[in-house]
Amino acid sequence: MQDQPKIPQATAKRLPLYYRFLKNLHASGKQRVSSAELSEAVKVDSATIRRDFSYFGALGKKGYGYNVHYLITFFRKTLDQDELTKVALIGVGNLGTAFLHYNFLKNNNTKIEMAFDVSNEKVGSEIGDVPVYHMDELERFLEVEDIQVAILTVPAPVAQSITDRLVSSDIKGILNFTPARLNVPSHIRVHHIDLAVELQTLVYFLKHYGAAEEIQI
Ligand SMILES: NC(=O)c1ccc[n+]([C@@H]2O[C@H](COP(=O)([O-])OP(=O)(O)OC[C@H]3O[C@@H](n4cnc5c(N)ncnc54)[C@H](O)[C@@H]3O)[C@@H](O)[C@H]2O)c1
Repeated sequence: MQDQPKIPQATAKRLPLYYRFLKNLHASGKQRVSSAELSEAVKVDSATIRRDFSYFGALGKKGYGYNVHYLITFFRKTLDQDELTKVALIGVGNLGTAFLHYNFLKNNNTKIEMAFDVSNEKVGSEIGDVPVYHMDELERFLEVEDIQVAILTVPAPVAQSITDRLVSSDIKGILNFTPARLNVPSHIRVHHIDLAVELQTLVYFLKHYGAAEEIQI
């Protein structure tokens, strides 16, 4: 990863999308793919795909397309798919429970190793094979299991204080599903996912641009 040139963030965000599709292609025995085929499948325009792939040193040949095996090997390395990233989920309510039932490993090498809550009904249980521990044990387990990423699905009012604990525990990244805006030091990365905002954006685009094109991330 270190010896690769830095890829623009917008391109990096599309990598998992490409990777998932290419893995399916590979599994079905396909050895090459054109940017037009890829474009149709992942709904990213082919000029963007060609530009993205040029960052990876993958230069498609006219009339041949891209070598699927080469791309998969590249993506696996770039996305650190050879290494398992362990994740902790905090807040086993409606949203958190749904995530625990979802098998992330199917698509890539991230795994929710453990979950935390304060509710006596949840603590001590296992949901989707993931053990739920009490928040009192947070720091201890994060350290023992070397967890680097946390998903926050707790009520907004407790999000910041939990984040402070995560920061002290050397967590590197937080996927924040709560509406709270989190304050973190600059070496911690927070990605915020808000369904309400996404929906509003969709409705706005439908009104102003129609349904013709998918908005690229
Ligand atoms: N991002 C989105 O698109 C989206 C969608 C729905 C909900 N949400 C947000 O996600 C969060 C969870 O929503 P939900 O519907 O699952 O709520 P929920 O009330 O069903 O679940 C919250 C869970 O957090 C636990 N909890 C409370 N205080 C805690 C603490 N101090 N430490 C650890 N766990 C604690 C509760 O026991 C409960 O199990 C909320 O902040 C909600 O606003 C986001």
